[in-house]
Amino acid sequence: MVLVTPTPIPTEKMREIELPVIDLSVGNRSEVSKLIVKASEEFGFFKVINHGVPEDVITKMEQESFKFFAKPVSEKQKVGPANPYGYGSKTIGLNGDVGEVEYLLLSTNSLSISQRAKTISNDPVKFRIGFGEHSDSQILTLLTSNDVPGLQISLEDGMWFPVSPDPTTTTAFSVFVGDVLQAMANGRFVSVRHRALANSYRPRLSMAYFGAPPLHARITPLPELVCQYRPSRYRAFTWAEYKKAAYSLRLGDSYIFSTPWQ
Ligand SMILES: O=C(O)CCC(=O)C(=O)O
Ligand SMILES: [Fe+2]
Repeated sequence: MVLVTPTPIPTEKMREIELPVIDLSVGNRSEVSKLIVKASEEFGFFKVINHGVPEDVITKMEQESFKFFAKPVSEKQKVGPANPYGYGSKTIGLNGDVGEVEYLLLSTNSLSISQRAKTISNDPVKFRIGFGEHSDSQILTLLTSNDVPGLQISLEDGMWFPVSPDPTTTTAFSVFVGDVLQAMANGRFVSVRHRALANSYRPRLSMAYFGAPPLHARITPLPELVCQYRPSRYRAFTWAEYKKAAYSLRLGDSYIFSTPWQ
């Protein structure tokens, strides 16, 4: 998962591309499902609009998050340490990973979306890695951010594609296929590698919900996606097993592609 970028950012290859935006309010369900499947196969990423979460709820969450992160550290620490839920701040510098985030982890229940908010420090350097290259380990991630650009996805080795905060879709949610969904889809969907760059002018704030399976559920490729011509590519595993492995190594390693899971 994520690593850091060994090469300085300005020399990296970057290309604009039109990424799928799926309107959840139009057409019938099966049309929408087809678009989701196509985007998950081609990109492991798409945005959704008209998703039913009211704009003022998103705006309010963003305002409250900014207020929280603007407080002195001693105040922020009053919510408790980030393990399992609370405030944390981290330089993701171990083992070559690069990144710097401040975050607030909140607990959730099955009816509400958990939030994870981060602000990035204002370092004098123009652009730097806020959250290094990685894939998300869970099933899928729903993410919304303020209007500060910086999110990028990698569809081919060494090539970064910016995910622009389109002014017409400010309340869009970005959806990322995660490692577990890639295994469940027997490799038909891809767990997309991504990162977030920060700049020193305006803080980037994002709020994410990570949808993960229950700790001890057995994860295997869905039988409908396994056949003689496309045999099972992944062995059965539990989220507890996968999570332990994924969090014990580098952010940038894509565990789902490594041999123990195949
Ligand atoms: O800050 C962002 O927009 C991306 C964060 C991210 O990729 C993550 O938390 O997994
Ligand atoms: Fe991520």
